[in-house]
Amino acid sequence: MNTESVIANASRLVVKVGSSLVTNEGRGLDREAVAAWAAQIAALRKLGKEVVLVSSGAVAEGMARLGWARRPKNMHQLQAAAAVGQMGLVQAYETAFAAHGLATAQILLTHEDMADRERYLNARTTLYTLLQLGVVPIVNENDTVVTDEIRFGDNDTLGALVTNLVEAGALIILTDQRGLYSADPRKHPDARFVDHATAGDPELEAMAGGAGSNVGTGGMLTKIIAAKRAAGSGASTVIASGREPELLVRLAAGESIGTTLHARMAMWSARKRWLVDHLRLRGRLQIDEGAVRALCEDGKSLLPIGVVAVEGEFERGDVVACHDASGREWARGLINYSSSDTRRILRQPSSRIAEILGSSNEPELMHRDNLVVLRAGAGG
Ligand SMILES: Nc1ncnc2c1ncn2[C@@H]1O[C@H](COP(=O)(O)OP(=O)(O)O)[C@@H](O)[C@H]1O
Ligand SMILES: N[C@@H](CCC(=O)OP(=O)(O)O)C(=O)O
Repeated sequence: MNTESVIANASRLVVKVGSSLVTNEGRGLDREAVAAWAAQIAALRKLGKEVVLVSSGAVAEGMARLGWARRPKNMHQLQAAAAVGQMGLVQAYETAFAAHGLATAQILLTHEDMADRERYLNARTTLYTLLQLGVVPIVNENDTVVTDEIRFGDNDTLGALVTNLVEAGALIILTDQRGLYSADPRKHPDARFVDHATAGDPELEAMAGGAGSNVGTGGMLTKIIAAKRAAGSGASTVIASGREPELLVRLAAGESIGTTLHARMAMWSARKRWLVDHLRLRGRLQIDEGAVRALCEDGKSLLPIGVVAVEGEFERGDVVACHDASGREWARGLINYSSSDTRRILRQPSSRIAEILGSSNEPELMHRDNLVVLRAGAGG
């Protein structure tokens, strides 16, 4: 495996920093570490690389500032802590980058920003504009307005989605471990270190355990799944210790540090990747075997005749999944009819749509140009 070129060859990088690192395991902002990452990112910029920083730590820093020892269970308290902590985070980054003459920008995203095509493209344009202006974007989830049901869940996922959004060449996940071990090293001190693997290899998911610290949320599993998502756009992922001196600069110089999860090649076009990156869908269609074959083997559009059942409520233009009777998702795409209309035309030939609905827009339920076939699963 060619190991040296991953970061050295990438001209645009996403660097994700976890809560326990930024906040010294919840004790409070680690300004020395923040200063060290800023210095390294400034050095990468001098090499001509563009960097987007995805930083966790708002809740952990908010808790420290509010004097809370235990993470609250109450959503509103979590949201309040995030609002307090985010101030500290961006202040620390602004000060650290200003020391190198670099301006910073705060970008707070929600799942809905990524799911809505127009907002997604707006976010992308803003990020590109900031990078062109030489500004370092600092991204986090907009914790104040999201609840458990609609959140990304963890910033490893957000890091991967941002990697795909800005079409970065690589994702670097900085954490409190050297990288991936064959088992959680906190519980299994004899675990074997994995220096290279292929992103998306199912064996990796079995190795990963949950979060190790009180302030981290995802653990290794979300990092492995993030690498699989990023690989969808051809980006490889490096998981490494944020405490390793000069880590980013050494990676850029071609040194092999941490765990590299290699992407094979981009699997989807930008538009199809946006479909794949939807984390929550409004609805699902159960399709029959003939429809699975038509979509997956023959590259055809989905017609109402192949639909057996409709779940959920959705509008024309929403992203909807297609699954078989066993529940396996085979494809997803933009649907041409609302859920109520789809229920009326399922199992019917397209020639009857106008008669049943009173009007007919398209003969297809999902046009092949607007759907993506998921041969190896939906990237997580
Ligand atoms: N196979 C594994 N290899 C390395 N670390 C693992 C593994 N499984 C679980 N972990 C745990 O994942 C933790 C890092 O995840 P997390 O606490 O969410 O950190 P972060 O805040 O950096 O996202 C490590 O401290 C470690 O205890
Ligand atoms: N948006 C949250 C991120 C929480 C999170 O995912 O943390 P981590 O597992 O440390 O990356 C925060 O800033 O507290």
